[in-house]
Amino acid sequence: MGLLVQGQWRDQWYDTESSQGEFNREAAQLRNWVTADGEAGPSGKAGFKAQKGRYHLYVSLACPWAHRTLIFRQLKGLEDYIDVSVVSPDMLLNGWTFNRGEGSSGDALFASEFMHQIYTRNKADYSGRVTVPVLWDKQTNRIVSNESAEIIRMFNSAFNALTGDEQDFYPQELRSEIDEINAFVYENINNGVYRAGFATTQRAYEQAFDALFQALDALELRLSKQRYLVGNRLTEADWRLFTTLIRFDAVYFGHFKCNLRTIESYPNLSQYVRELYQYPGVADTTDFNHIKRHYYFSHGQINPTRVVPKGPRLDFTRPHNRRFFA
Ligand SMILES: N[C@@H](CCC(=O)N[C@@H](CS)C(=O)NCC(=O)O)C(=O)O
Repeated sequence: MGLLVQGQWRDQWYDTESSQGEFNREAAQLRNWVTADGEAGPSGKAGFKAQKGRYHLYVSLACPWAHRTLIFRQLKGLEDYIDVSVVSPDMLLNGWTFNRGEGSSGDALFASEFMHQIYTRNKADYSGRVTVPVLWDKQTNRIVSNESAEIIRMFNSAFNALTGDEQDFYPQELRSEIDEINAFVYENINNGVYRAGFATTQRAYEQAFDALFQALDALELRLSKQRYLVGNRLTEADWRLFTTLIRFDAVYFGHFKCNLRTIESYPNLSQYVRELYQYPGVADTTDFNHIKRHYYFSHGQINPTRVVPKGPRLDFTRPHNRRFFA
């Protein structure tokens, strides 16, 4: 794991010294938007019009943030519009790599060895972390965005006129409610598992742990009364929660020490995660080999032997019974 400093790769683990052992996630820096007409989006520059075959998505199958973008690509029928390169689950001295021997698809555009080369191709003196997902524009040879929360909103609507798919997972009338639950889920759950797992003091870990399980308890109650996070309509908020829940029992419970309870032991959350997993196309975006291998093998600070556990046995294809709410 490392980062770029003025275009030079440096192998360096997260700094938690200056924050009393707390892990703070750096904000994504590249924030342009693909739009239907090429006008500028809520941030960044104009000039990224939705077109078939123009954009390329770089993902890790292990990464919950990248997983959101793969799900939206699938849900919105964009497979033939946006192609994908997958990095290896092993993220070691050189960060994310395209090593085929280690499970990468290779870099379909430039045959690069490392993901950091995609960042310096975009900006030769880039400084910052080299994260996935990345949405690349083949026409201008630039990164459009490295923020998953925004990439899924582009996928949700920018290509509609091309694909004819009008499904809306961020409907106008529910936006404030979706934004509110997203903020809660991000802070306590999506990023909360990382704050627990990457904490380097007992206090920072326990704070993240307590907030995480309080939040899961709150959502368990909510999902005992309604089918989805925002009433009975499936929205972006559910997909953002899903990518953390689906990794929880396999990885976060053990590796990140989020072990008060499993998701399996929550009656409603466990059925809810199964329902989302069984949604058409979603299982195909979920790869437990990459997920387990990435975390246990890449985080030498947490698991120095790099031994990947065999269990637990999980079956997300069992009936979910959530239709009861319909
Ligand atoms: N804000 C970003 C976060 C993405 C992110 O942190 N991805 C992780 C993988 S799960 C990563 O690439 N980490 C590498 C690093 O931090 O150096 C997003 O949601 O797109």
